[in-house]
Formats: sequence, C-alpha cells, structure tokens
Amino acid sequence: MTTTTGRSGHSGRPPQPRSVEPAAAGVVGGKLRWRTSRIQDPGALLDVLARRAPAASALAWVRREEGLVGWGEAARVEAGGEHRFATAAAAWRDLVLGAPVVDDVRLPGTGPVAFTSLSFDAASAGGGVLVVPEVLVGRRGGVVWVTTAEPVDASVGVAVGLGPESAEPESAGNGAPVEPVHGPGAVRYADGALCGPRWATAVARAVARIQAGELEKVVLARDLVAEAEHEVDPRWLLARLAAAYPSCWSFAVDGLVGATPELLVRRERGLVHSRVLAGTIRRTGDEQRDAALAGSLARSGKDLEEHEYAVRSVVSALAPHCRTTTAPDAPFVLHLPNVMHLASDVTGVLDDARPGGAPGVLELAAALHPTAAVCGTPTPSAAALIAELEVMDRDRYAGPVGWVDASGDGEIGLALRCARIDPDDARRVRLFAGCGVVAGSDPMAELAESDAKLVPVRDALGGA
Ligand SMILES: C=C(O[C@@H]1C=C(C(=O)O)C=C[C@H]1O)C(=O)O
Repeated sequence: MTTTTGRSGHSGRPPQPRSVEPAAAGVVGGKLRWRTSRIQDPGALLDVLARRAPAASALAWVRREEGLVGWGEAARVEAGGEHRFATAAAAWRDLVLGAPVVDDVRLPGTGPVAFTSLSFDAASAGGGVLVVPEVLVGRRGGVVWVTTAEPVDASVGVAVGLGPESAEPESAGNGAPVEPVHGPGAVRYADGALCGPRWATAVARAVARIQAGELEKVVLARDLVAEAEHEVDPRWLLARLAAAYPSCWSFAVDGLVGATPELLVRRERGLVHSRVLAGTIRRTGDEQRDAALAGSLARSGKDLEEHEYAVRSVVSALAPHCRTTTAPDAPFVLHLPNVMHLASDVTGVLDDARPGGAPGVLELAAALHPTAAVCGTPTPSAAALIAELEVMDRDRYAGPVGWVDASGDGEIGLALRCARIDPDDARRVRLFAGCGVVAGSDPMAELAESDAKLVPVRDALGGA
C-alpha cells in the first residue's frame, strides 16, 4: 500500500500523483481548506459536469438529478491492498482534522467531500482511490451548492465562476477550457477472461460444488473488453446511463463509470440504510409478461433463497454497529429497464455510545464488504471459488464506490453495471456483470442474465 497525493491540471489526463512519504500520523501531503456556498440552480448536475469538467477528472454520484459532481484533484490517496478501507478512512480523517472549513449550507455532502472507489479483492492490481475534487457541485432538495478545496497555503483561490451571483459557469476551474463531450465512435467487443460458453461451464462447476455441500451461494462474474474508436469520455457514459436508469446511482470515479441499483450503505445523521439486491429476472419489454414475471420472481424459491443470503449478510455486518437494525419480512420487486430484482431496504440506528463513537461510512463499508450479493455464502469459500473459477481480476467492479464527508456521512454503492476505462489507454474499456449462483441455478439462464446486466453500459457506449 502506498499513500500518495497530487493535484491535477484542468485538461487532459491527470498527471501521475506525486508520491509522498506517509507521515507517522498518516497525514497525506499538504493540508486543504474548503469553502461551501449556496448557488443559483445551474441546471442538471451532469450538464454542469459536461460543461465544466475535463473528461479525465470527472467525478459523479447522481440519482434522480440529486447528488454530487466534481472535477480536478486537490488530493488523491491511493488505497489498495488488504487495508484499503482503513487507509482511505485514516487518510480522510487526517485531511479533514482541523482543516479550515467555511460551510454556509451544512447538509450531508457539503463542506469537505471525497469520492472513493476501491477494488473488490484485496489482491487486485486495480487498487483503490480517495479523490478530493478541486470543485464540487451538489444538489439536495431545492438547495444547490459549490465547494472548493485548495491547499491552505494557496495564495490564489480556485476560480470556479459559480458564485452566489452566478447561475451559469463560464469555464473550468482556473479558467482552462474544457473539451466538448464526445462519443466513443465505433466500438468493438471481445471476450474478456472467459467466453460465454466457458463462463457457463464455470457456473455449472459452481452449481456442482454447491450441490456437494461445499458452500451455499457464490456470485460469478465475467468481463468483456470494448475497444472504441475514440477515447471513452465518462461524461458521455454518465449522461446516457442516468437518462436510461434514473432510479440507479450513476457514478464516475477514477475511470470507473456505471449506474448501480445497489446501495451498500448510506450513513446520514445517525441512520444507516442499505439496499440489498439478489434474485434477478430479465425483462421482455412486454408489460403484461413482465408483470407476470415479477410475480414469479417474488415467489421463486431459488431467488428468494439467494436473496435471503444477501440480506442476512448485510444485517449481521451492520448489527454490531447499530442499536437496532430492521429488515423487511419479504423483498419487493425493483423494476429496471433491463432486469427486475428482488430488493430489500435494510435500515439501522447507529450506536454512538460505543467507545470511539459511531463508525463512518467507510468503516461501515469495510464491515459489509463483500456482501453475499457480490461474493457469496459463506464468504471465505465463495471468495476462494471466485478466484478459482472466474480467472480474472475484478478490478473495481463489485467494489465500493461513492463519497464521504467530514462527519463520516456518505453514500457507498456497489460498483455494478459499470465499466472501467483503461488508465493507460482510454479507448479500452472493461465491462463486467455477475450472477448469484445457488444449488438450483441453470448455467445458460445465468449467462443470459449476465448479458442483460451488460446492456446498460453497452447501450451507453452506443456500440454494437
Ligand atoms: C453481481 C451483479 O449483480 C448482483 C447479483 C444479482 C443476482 O444475481 O440476482 C442481483 C443484483 C446484484 O446484487 C452484477 O450486476 O454484476
């Protein structure tokens, strides 16, 4: 694990972060100061991002027009390996501890905020990051704000052109022009680690191992590699994903872009919330048939079993940190344009009487990860079977992605229905999709389900 920090320019790809020796207390580079002010409504957050953020540093966490977008890098913490959650949490605590903050809005997501994306697997080459944007624009209810972050010793502040008087930004922070949002052009797809039939064989092996009593559930994923004619612009993907999947959280962090329906954990003013999904059926596009399918999903023993494992894993991970946790008796059916899922909203009241206080959202994510929705039950056997059968690095897919503020509140989703833009060649993108496998799973049905889960990013890329 290395802890690094750096500041990006305002156009092109951000420079490689400058490595610094982590200080004894874990302080990352220089201290920052933050300022949040309320602004006039500048229009849809993703339109602001399109107008103002360089493609390479675009950051987003948006759902139904609310959320946060950001750009530039005031600080960057590399957080890979086994201790990636603790590294990110400690670096964030150090950055905000005693930092000068002027916050005229005081809502969750105002004041200091960092975006994060961490690998699914501790051994992944994909590592993880915590990124503090130079400029962030947020919206919640009718309130819109801008936050700037800059070194405490900066003589010139970040010029955002988004002051209380200004509704329409003119240019990127510090005045640099931003390249227009562009499409990827023609896109060609190739198999990732396994072609479809081989992946279905892996699913069949997993079913046999489950039937032999080795484990109860495993989530197997596959990847596709897309090669685009032009560099893939996260702002292009975000706009399309958010328009097509408004009930999902559309995100972009460090080249990981997607629209996830699954919230690992939200921490807000002493309450926690997790949206657990497991159990899926593809939509046909015919409303009557889909209604019948939704009914059969809600009664499917196989899907209810798969769902139950996922809910139990979340409740048992949250319980030690909560005074109370509540899970519904039965899931509801979440309708997305491509698939329907069994879904349960688990809630809890944080126990702030614990020594050291209540954990922040990053600590809660660490306690939850990996849930049975993306790994399996029991966790160690499922993780081992994933390593054996998937034969690929999941990178940031199925890992935590989201944001955290100075109070430890924030939202962390599971990075599903997403793609990772290759940091070394932005024309190359890896897409991922996975399926929960239990004793009653049919490998060909799982293959079809994984294809359906690849649809959001494939459609957003606009390729064949
Ligand atoms: C693993 C993915 O999705 C997960 C698996 C699901 C399932 O198998 O039914 C449903 C939702 C997610 O928890 C994915 O989209 O890649």
